[in-house]
Amino acid sequence: MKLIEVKDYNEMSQKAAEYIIEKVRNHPRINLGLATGGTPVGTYKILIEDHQKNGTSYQEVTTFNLDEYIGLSGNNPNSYRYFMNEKLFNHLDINKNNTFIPSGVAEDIQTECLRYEQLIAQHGGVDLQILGIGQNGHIGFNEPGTSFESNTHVVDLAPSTIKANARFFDNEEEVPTKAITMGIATIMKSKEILLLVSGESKNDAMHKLWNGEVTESFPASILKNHPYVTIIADQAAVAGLKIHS
Ligand SMILES: O=P(O)(O)OC[C@H]1O[C@](O)(CO)[C@@H](O)[C@@H]1O
Repeated sequence: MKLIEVKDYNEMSQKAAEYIIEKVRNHPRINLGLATGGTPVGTYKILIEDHQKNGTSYQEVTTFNLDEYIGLSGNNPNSYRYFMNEKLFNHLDINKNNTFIPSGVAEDIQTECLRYEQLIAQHGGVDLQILGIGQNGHIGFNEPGTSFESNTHVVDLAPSTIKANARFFDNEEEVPTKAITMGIATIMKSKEILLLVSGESKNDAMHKLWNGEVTESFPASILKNHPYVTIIADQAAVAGLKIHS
C-alpha cells in the first residue's frame, strides 16, 4: 500500500480528484468504482468543477457503486442512487445508463446480488475503485466478520454504522438496517484501489490498517494483500502513525 499524506480534507479531495482525472483522461473508457459517504463528496465536487472548467469528459466512462440501502428506491433522497445523481452524475456528461448501483428495491434481492456481480464481470471489472473506510474498518458495507471470499451480498448494518450514517437522515430510526454491497472479493478484484481517509475519527482505523494483521474482524486489512492500493490520508487520520518503519 502506498500512502500519500496530505494536510486536510480539502487537500485530500484535491489530490484524489487529480488522480481520478488523470486516469479518466488517459483511459476515457475506464470503469470506475465509486463510494458514497461523506469522504468522497469533496472529490466529486472537484471532478465537477474540472469537467465544467477543463472539459474532462465522462461520456465513455462506466461506474459501479459499492452499495445501496435495502428498501430505498432511487427517488428516495437517502438512497445512494439519489446521492450519486445529486453529488456527481447530474453535473457531468456521463451517460446515466452507464452508472450502475445495486437496486435496493429489487423483488428478489439474492438475484440482484448475482446480477450485479455478473454485470461488473461482463464489463471487464473495475479499473479504479474509490473507497472510504468505516471507523470499524468496513469497506463498502462489509462489516467486521464478513468473509474475505464474499461477492455482492446482503448485510445487516452494524449498530455503529447506523449511528454514523444517521447524520444523513432525519433521525436514527429512519436509517435502513440492511444493505446490498459489493463483497470483499468483489472489491479485491478491482485492478486498482484508491482509499480516502480523513479526520480524527478515522485515526484508529488508520492505525489498525497500517499496523494490524490481516483479519476478517477488520475488513479493510485485506487491502494489504492487494497489489495496487494508494491511500490518500490527511494529517488527522495519520497522526501518530510510523509511516517509514
Ligand atoms: O465517508 P464516511 O461517511 O466516513 O463513510 C465511510 C464509509 O462508510 C460508508 O458510507 C458505509 O457506511 C461507505 O460507503 C464509506 O466509504
